[in-house]
Amino acid sequence: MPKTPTFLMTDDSHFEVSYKINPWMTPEEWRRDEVKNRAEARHAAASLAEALRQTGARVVHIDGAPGLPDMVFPANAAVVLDRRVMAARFRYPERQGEERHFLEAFARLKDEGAFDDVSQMPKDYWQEGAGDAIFDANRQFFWTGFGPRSSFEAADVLRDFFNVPVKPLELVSGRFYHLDTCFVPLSGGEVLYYPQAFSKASLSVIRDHVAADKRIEASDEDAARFAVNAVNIGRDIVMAEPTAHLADELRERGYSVVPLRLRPFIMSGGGAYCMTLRLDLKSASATNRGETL
Ligand SMILES: NC(=[NH2+])NCCC[C@H](N)C(=O)O
Repeated sequence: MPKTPTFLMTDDSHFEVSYKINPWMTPEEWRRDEVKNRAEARHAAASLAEALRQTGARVVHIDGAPGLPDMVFPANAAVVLDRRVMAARFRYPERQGEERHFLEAFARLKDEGAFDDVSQMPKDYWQEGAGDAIFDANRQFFWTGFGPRSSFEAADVLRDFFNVPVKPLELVSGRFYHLDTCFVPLSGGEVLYYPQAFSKASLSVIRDHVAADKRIEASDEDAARFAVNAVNIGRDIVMAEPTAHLADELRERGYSVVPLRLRPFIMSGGGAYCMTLRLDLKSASATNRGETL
């Protein structure tokens, strides 16, 4: 029986842009229209949860915490596969306080039967969760991002822990600091990505693994709109408003595009994918072993 896709989201009550750890964040700009930004954020987060439910997914919410505005981006909190959780180590002190809250939430979910085990990335590494480790179900490996936020070596830890291969990709642009801001594998085997965000060597890695007709290059405009930071569930793609050009291309390839206005979160450098954490992903080998979810 197919399982219901399940996503973790964090309540947005404490969301704001109050510090700057990426080029998109401007606290002064946020404060200039704080009331409006807060209201829009509330609406945007609700519309994302609703869009996920419309595709048939389940959304599990946890509380945020005061002073930790970026908890609304749970994609950064852990890598989850085969009922196992590897919790993140955040690079910036501004986000390190999130680790304890997310670890508590994962422990609770484990008690409720969602996971078999919860570990945390060893202290010597930075690793910002599914934002820098994206499981490609067609290819059965993790694409991992390294450079701005996650350590190169963290990929080996993930490989050993989950027992699946990893393909590390170097991120060279400060604006696209997590892999999920510039790269998303789709269910039909395509990869939507923003080439300018990657080193030359990493672009060859992508080309080695993804045939030319499966590579969809995002424009500057779509990358800046955070449209690449998309959640793909079957043939549905939930994403911050793409350009008409990208929306058409995805539709021609048989996808149904669900565009959302996520402006306040984009002011923090995040879009649809990083506002969620997929909890139920399974590798083919775990599925073949007949492990139950
Ligand atoms: N996976 C993502 N792209 N997450 C967005 C994180 C945004 C957050 N303000 C940060 O800079 O850490």
